[in-house]
Amino acid sequence: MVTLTVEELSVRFTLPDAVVAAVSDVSFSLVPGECLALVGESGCGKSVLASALLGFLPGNAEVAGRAMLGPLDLLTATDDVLSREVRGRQIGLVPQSPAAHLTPVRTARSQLEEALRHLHPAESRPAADFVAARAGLSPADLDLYPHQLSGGMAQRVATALALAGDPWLIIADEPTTGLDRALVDALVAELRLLVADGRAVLLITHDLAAARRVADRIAVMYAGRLIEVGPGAEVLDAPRHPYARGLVDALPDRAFTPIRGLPPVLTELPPGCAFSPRCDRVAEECADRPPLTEDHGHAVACHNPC
Ligand SMILES: Nc1ncnc2c1ncn2[C@@H]1O[C@H](COP(=O)(O)OP(=O)(O)OP(=O)(O)O)[C@@H](O)[C@H]1O
Ligand code: NI
Repeated sequence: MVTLTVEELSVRFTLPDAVVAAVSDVSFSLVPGECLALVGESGCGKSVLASALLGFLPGNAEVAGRAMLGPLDLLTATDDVLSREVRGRQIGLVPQSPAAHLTPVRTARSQLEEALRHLHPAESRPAADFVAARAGLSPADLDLYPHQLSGGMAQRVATALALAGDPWLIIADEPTTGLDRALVDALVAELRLLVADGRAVLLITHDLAAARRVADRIAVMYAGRLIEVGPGAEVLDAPRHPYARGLVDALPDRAFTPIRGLPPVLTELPPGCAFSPRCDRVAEECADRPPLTEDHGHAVACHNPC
């Protein structure tokens, strides 16, 4: 069985006058048949983490750590190896804002067929209609041009493209953005089917309610670090990190209280806990960064957890 094992992954962007600590010491693993949701506020490093796994970072990025996909380290693999063996074949990406990734002048069918030609030899190539059906699209949907697709349908076309090479791991980056409730429900069901089918899903989202319905485990990210990781129901019903609790309390169907203060600037992170300036449980020891410590499959990085 293939697994993805990420160990101490860090990404730094060098700007002319500063260094952005976008992802710091992130470790997790993912196995087929499992969905891990990565949640956290805008700018905390979720998409950068996904880009690092696929070798899509820009030239000013420096990566450290390991991301083992079976025997292959994704962080040191060449672009050639990633494009021949990994992208689309082992890992399918449903990008953030999928409509922007479709070619405007060609139908969804023509784009999916091209992906299938690229990824499969003629004798074992699945039909476009078959792949589209797995993403919840009918054959007639495939004959539309991108401008004719609603947000939900563009999302499905992007999912069909991500599934074209039959990857075992799907990374879906903010797939619920802009979808109404019925489409979110449909997407949740589709993602669960992919997991039931033995695929792994890394779901990147702000949407805690969707994460709860799809994910087996939830990883909460703050300022580039994982600060709480555990079974979905535990993390959302009994969050232990004050930031995770704050995210849950900010939900409209909970206390609806926003977390006070602003997310930190990633070019000037404090040496201790990055959440401490906003935290109502802050204590003296928070000047030293708390390690992510696991107890019964639920890990938290806090000196004074809830
Ligand atoms: N090429 C780059 N150069 C410098 N900084 C960058 C670059 N790409 C991303 N960043 C910074 O890295 C941080 C993490 O960005 P990222 O896109 O991963 O956030 P995110 O968690 O996906 O947010 P969102 O929910 O808004 O998509 C942000 O502060 C962003 O400005
Ligand atoms: Ni993002």
